[in-house]
Formats: sequence, structure tokens, C-alpha cells
Amino acid sequence: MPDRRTAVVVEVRARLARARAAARVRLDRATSEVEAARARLARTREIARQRPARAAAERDRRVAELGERHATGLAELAQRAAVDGALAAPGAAGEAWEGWHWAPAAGGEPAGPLRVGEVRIAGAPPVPALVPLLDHGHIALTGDHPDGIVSTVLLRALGRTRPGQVRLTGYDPERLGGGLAGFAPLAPAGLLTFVGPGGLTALLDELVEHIRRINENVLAGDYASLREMAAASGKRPEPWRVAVLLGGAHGGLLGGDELSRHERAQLDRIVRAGAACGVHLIVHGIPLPGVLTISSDGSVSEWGSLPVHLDRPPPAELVTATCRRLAERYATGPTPSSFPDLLPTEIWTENSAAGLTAPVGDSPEGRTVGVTLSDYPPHALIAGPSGTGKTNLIYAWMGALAARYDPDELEFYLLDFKEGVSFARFAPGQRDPSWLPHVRLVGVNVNTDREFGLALLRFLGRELRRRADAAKRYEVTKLAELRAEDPEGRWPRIVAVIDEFQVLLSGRDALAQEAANLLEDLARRGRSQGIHLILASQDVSGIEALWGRPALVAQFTLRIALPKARRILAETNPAAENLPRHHAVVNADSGALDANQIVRIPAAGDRRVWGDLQHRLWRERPVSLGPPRLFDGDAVPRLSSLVIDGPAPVAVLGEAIDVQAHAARLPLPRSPGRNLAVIGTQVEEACAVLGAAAWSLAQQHAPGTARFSVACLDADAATTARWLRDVLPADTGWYDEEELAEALSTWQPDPALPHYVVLFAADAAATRLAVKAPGGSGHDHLRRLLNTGPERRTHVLGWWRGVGRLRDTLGGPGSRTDSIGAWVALDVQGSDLTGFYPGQGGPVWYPRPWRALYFDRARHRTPEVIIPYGLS
Ligand SMILES: Nc1ncnc2c1ncn2[C@@H]1O[C@H](COP(=O)(O)OP(=O)(O)OP(=O)(O)O)[C@@H](O)[C@H]1O
Repeated sequence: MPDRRTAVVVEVRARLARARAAARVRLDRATSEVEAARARLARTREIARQRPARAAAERDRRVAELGERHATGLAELAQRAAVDGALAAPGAAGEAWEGWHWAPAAGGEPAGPLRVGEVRIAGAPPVPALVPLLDHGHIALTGDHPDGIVSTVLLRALGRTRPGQVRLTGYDPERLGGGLAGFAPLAPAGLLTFVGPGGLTALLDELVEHIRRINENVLAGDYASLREMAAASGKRPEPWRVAVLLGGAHGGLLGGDELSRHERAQLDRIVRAGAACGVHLIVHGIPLPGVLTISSDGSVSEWGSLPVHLDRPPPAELVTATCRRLAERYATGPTPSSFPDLLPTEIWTENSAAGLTAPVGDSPEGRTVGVTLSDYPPHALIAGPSGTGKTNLIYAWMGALAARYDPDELEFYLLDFKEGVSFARFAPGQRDPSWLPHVRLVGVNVNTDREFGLALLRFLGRELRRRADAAKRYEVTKLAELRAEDPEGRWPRIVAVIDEFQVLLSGRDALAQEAANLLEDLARRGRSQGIHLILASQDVSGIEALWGRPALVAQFTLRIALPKARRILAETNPAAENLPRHHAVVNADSGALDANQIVRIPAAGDRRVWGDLQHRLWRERPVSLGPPRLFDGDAVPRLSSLVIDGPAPVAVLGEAIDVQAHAARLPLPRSPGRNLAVIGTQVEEACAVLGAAAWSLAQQHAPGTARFSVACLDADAATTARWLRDVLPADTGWYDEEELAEALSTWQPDPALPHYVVLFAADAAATRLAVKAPGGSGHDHLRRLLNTGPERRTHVLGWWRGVGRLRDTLGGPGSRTDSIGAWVALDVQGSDLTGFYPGQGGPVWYPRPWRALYFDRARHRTPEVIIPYGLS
């Protein structure tokens, strides 16, 4: 039993020991956990103790970084704003007063905002404080000292615009204009008007009426504002009106009075609708809701709390000196427009169906003055003494027209009877190959060739008939209607310019008579067919040439008088007498006094400026359009450029003086009288006519199908004879005096083989040909040839050095002349040709260098003047 008890005790003790050991282990573990927790707690406490300091440091770091970034950003923004500000308000709109001067914006440039001070922010560069006024809005001023801002804004607005473009009205009832005293020099020129106390209602009414007029007549529904109109056209048609309404010294209501309901309503209308019409208010002393407000302490509504440092006002002397200068410049008128100002931005956009309208200059106030050619007024007369600018005016007018209407809408025919080549620039030249695409004909150095003027009038007369016939076919009467009925047809308006036209009408001969009749017909009927005449003359005789024909003059309802032009306007209209240089009176009502428009004509003669336009138009010309016909009275036409066409054979004798530069041709069919006599002592001209005739015939016959025989009986003609040896067939017979006498007796005309007998100085063989021989003298054989040869295709083309000598060949003074079917007279008086001409007393002919009178009995009613060709 005890052993069991002992065993139990031992057992218990052992268990207790194990339990104690386990408890100790747990205790130790718990103890170390407690310590670890304590240590954690201590660490956490330590961390917690350190955290606010770090966060604060981090916050401070971030704040500093942001601050730095903000400062840099602000500086950059300010820098950019300063640059933008300087660009938006350049020159007079923004420059500092030191060195400031009047410098208007270029035409077409917007007015832009004006500088009143600068925005200053610490750490950033100052930014110009700009306020919009012209074309944008109004300015309200508050505070006790508005004068400085008013001076600043007004001077900058005036400095940025041309004289007269800004008109000021001052209403300053308390100080009676004292607030605008510096601007007073503008008043005498009408650029500043003061309105007295009590005048406010009338002023507001007038501004409202002005706005209404601009909307109705100027913008006319085409534009929303003058700014838009100016941007589109590059021109400002109306000045800006700036009304400065200055209130009481203490910022009270205007003049201490309340605005009436009417005034308030008018003011609101101006605030609402004024800016679009260029009407602006600068007001002190009346609240204008919604209007940019500047207070004299430097705050600007709409800009929040931005600190504005207002500029000091412009020095008083700068204001008065500038205003004085502006007034003077305004009195002498705005800068005249230049030739490029007459041109549209886009070329060839106009349609000429109803007429041709283009500016020729501007009025003294700077308003563009347009001139129209249409059914009314259809034609123009231009007059002015030499050097007053007629040619320049024509250049300006033509340039403005040519840039607007394309060559299918407008054609020019130009003739200058003056010595000189003022129209030559429109045709291709040696230095400049371009031409004005609208020009179809240019006549220069025409002074002695009145025939060319007549040819132009005949050509226009034919064109008039062609148009009238077409109109009849379509049962219409006017060009506009014809174009509507025949949209595929080409019916350009034609403008014919004849400078010094009186040359054409001078003389009491048939040519002058025919020219006057044609002019009258063209003037009367051309109006409805789109053919317009512009006649220019430098002296009164030109106009007087017309004066005897009131019906003709009456058609020229558009009159343009240059300084000192006489009799061109109505007798009672002296407007041209005191006209300044480079001005013109344009009168579209036959010179009636109240239709005068004074126009300043820009310089348009400069070759470079004109060349720029011509080249531009030339590059755009339709590919099918060739150069114009150039008739130069001083030039010799070249045979080498001649193309012979039409039924053969014809002998070409020279160039006809006509619009198409036709060759003057002598047909040589099988019929009696088809011989040619060139008569006169001018060797070169005679050789040129005869040489061209022989050459042209050789061109029309294949080798062996015609015979040529040439006798050169004057040594002076040897050069031409040598030239003919090269161009005539190789089997051509060459004869001297002796050989000719013999050959004449042997030549038997053969209808199967045309034979051309070319005699240079036929009369030089007279002595030899007079020698009697059994079958008859040489003269007998020559007369037989002349009389019977042509009907069997043998033709004599001869040169005789005088009418009497030709007569001798034909058989003496009373001999028949009908074997000479055609003649070309050189230095021969018309009266000497009596026997060779069907009319009484011979043709009217006054010999002149390198011209000849050609008459073909078979085809001519009257002879024609021709120009011999140069043989090469
Ligand atoms: N509006 C103008 N502006 C500047 N210069 C001009 C103007 N008009 C003409 N001129 C210049 O005056 C000079 C004479 O002008 P122009 O040849 O046009 O006169 P005109 O009346 O045709 O003379 P004329 O009858 O002798 O030919 C030219 O040198 C021309 O450049």
C-alpha cells in the first residue's frame, strides 16, 4: 500500500514538475512577448513622436516647390502677355510717351487696343494694360481724375489712325471743354467739336442717327460692321466717331443733371449698336452697365483684382503738337491712293453685261471714285493741256478695268496720234515680251497716218453692224440682252481710246469727213452695242473739232477735265480752272455743274508698277489669245513675215494701212489692163514695191510654170535686182537696155505660160526704145505688150520716174491710159495723176516718206495708202 502511495506521490510530483516547467516556459514566452510589445510600443511612440515634424517638412518642401513653379509660370505668362501686348498695340497704340509719335496703322490693318498702363505683379515683368475702343466698344471712367486716362486713350487712338479717321466730340458741361483742352487744335479742322451744356440730347440723337445711316446706307445688309467691311475691302469708308462725355469733377452725373428717359434710351442704343458702326463713347460720371470701366485708382472692371498701374498722361505739349500736325495733314487731305489701291484683290471677277465700272482715283476726302461706261454714260472725252496727266489717267483707268474684267468681258483698241509711244507698252516689245491681254490693237506714231485711225473706225463700224445684226436676230436691243439670249456667244465690251483724236478730224478732206461720220455713228449706236469711245485731246482745238457737231458731242456724256482744261465741261462750269496738279474733274452728266466730282489721280505711269500688273494678267491670259496687232507708223513692215494666200496670181505691193495689216494685193487675172505702173523718183520705195510684186508672184508659181523677165535700167536699183536674182526662178531672163529693145520684139504672149515683165526705170530706155526698126520701135512693142499682153497672161510691172515719162511710153500727152490698170504713186502730186484716175482733178495725195498711193481701176473706188515692205 505505501508503495502505491509513494508511487502516486512520485507520480504527482513528476506531473507537478512538468506542469511547473511548462508554466515557466509559457511565462517566459509571455514575458518576452510583453517585452517585444513594449519595445514596439516604444518604437511606435517614437515614430509617432517624429511624424508631424516630417510631414511639416514635406509640406513645406511641396509648398516651396509649387511656389517656385507658380512664380516661374507666372513670369513666363507675364513675359508672353507682355510680348503679345506689345504686338497688339504697336507703335502709337502702345509706345511710351518718350519718343512717341503719330504713326497710323497701314490700310486694312485693324485699329487694335490701346495701352492705358501696365499690370504689375511682383516677380513678373510688367504687362501692358490694353483696352479695346475703336471698332470694339466703349469706356466708362470712374474716380476723381479721369482727364489723364481720357488724354491717354484719345492720343493713342488719334496716333494710330490717319488724319480725319477719328472725329471727336466733346461734351464737358462743367469745365466747358477744359478736360479736352490739349486737343483743341483739332477743332478748326473740324476733327473736334465741342457741344455746349444743354447740347447732350442733340448730340445723342445725332449719334443714333449716324448709326442708323451707316447701317442702312453703308453696311446695307452686306456686312455686320464697319470692321468687317474694312477687313473685306481693305478700306474704311467712314471715320470713327468718339464722343467724350465728361461728368462732374466729383464723379457725379453729367453736369450734375439727371439724364432724361430719352437720353438714357439713346445712350443705351449707342452702347448697344455704336461699336459696329464706328461710334464710341468715353464717359465719366454715368454708370454704363456692361461697359469696360476704368477707375482713376487703377482698377479695371472685368480684370478682377489685377493691379493696374495707369500710365502718366501724355505731356500736354505732345498732345497739342500732335493735334496741330494732324489738323494740318487733314487740311491738305489724306494721302492719295496709289495705283495698286485701284486694283481689286482678286482679278477678273466682274461681269461687263451691264457696263464697265472701275475706280480712277479718290476724292480729296479719300473716298474711292469710280467711273462707269455703259448705256449711260456711253463715251468719254478727256481733256487737259500737255503734261497735265491724260496719259497717266488713261493708264490708271485701263489698269483698274483690266484687273476687274477678263479679256472675254473687255477689249481695248488704242490709238495715239501724238508723237511718242505711250501705248506701246501694252504690246510685246524687245525688252518685255508681255502684252495686256485685253488689248487687240495698238497704234503708235500714227500722227501722219490718219488712214489708220479711219481704218480703226471702219473696223469698229463693221463690228457695230455685226452686233446690231445679232441683236436683231435675237430680237433684242442692248448688249446685256444679247448676252442673256446668247450666253455662248463672245460679246466683250469694246473700249476704243484715241489720244489726240483731233488729228483724225483735222483737214477738210474726204478722210476727215468719213472719220467724223463714222465717229458719229459709233457714238450714237455704239452705246447699246457695248462699243465705247474714249477721246482725249490736249488742246482746245480738239474739242472744237467736235463742237461743230453737237449731235456727236452730246453722246460724250462722261467728261474728264484735267487742270486748266478748257471747254470740255459745260461753258458755265469752271471747275477745272483751279484744279490742283494730278487732280481731275470727273463729270458723268455732260459737264453739268452739280455733277462735278474732284478726283485725285494716282501715278500709274511707272513702268515697274504697271509691269507688275501687266505680267500678272498676261500670265493668266487664255491660251488661245494671241498678241495685239501693233501698228507703228515709224516701222517698216517686213516681207519675210508675209504669208500669201487667196486665189493666185496676185502681186503683193505693200502693207495696207488697216486693222488686220492686210497685204495690198494686185490680182493679175487674164484680162486687159492688168499691168502695174509704179510712178515717182523715190528709188528705194519703187524698188521695194516692184521687188515685193515680183517676189510674191514667184512664190505662187511652181518652177517652170511661169516666166520672169527683168530689166534693171537704173544703177540705183541694182541692189534690188541682185536680191531678185536670189529669189526669182533660175531661168529668169535678165536684160539691159539693148537686150530689152530686142526682146520686146520677140515676146509673144502665151496664155499657157504666164510671163511677168519687170522693168526697173522703164523710162531710162526711152531713147533706145524710140529707135525705129522694120517691125516697129521698141516703144511700139512695149505698147503692144501693155495693150494685148494681160489678156494672154503677159503682164508688165514697171517703174517710171514720173507721170510724164509714163505718158511718153504710152504714146504722148493725149494717149490712152487704160493699159495701166493699176498704179502706185510715190512722190507724185495727186493732180498729176488726172489721166490715170476716174475722178475729177486726180486723187487727194500729199507724198510722204515710205508711203505710196495705190489704185486699181478694177477694184478701187478711191485709192488706198500703202506702206512698202522692207525686202528681207
Ligand atoms: N496723277 C499723277 N501723279 C503723279 N505723276 C503724274 C500724274 N499724272 C501725270 N503725272 C506725270 O506727269 C507727266 C506728264 O503726264 P502725262 O504724260 O500723263 O501727261 P499728258 O497730259 O498725257 O501729256 P501730253 O499731252 O503731253 O502727252 C508724266 O511724267 C507723268 O508721270
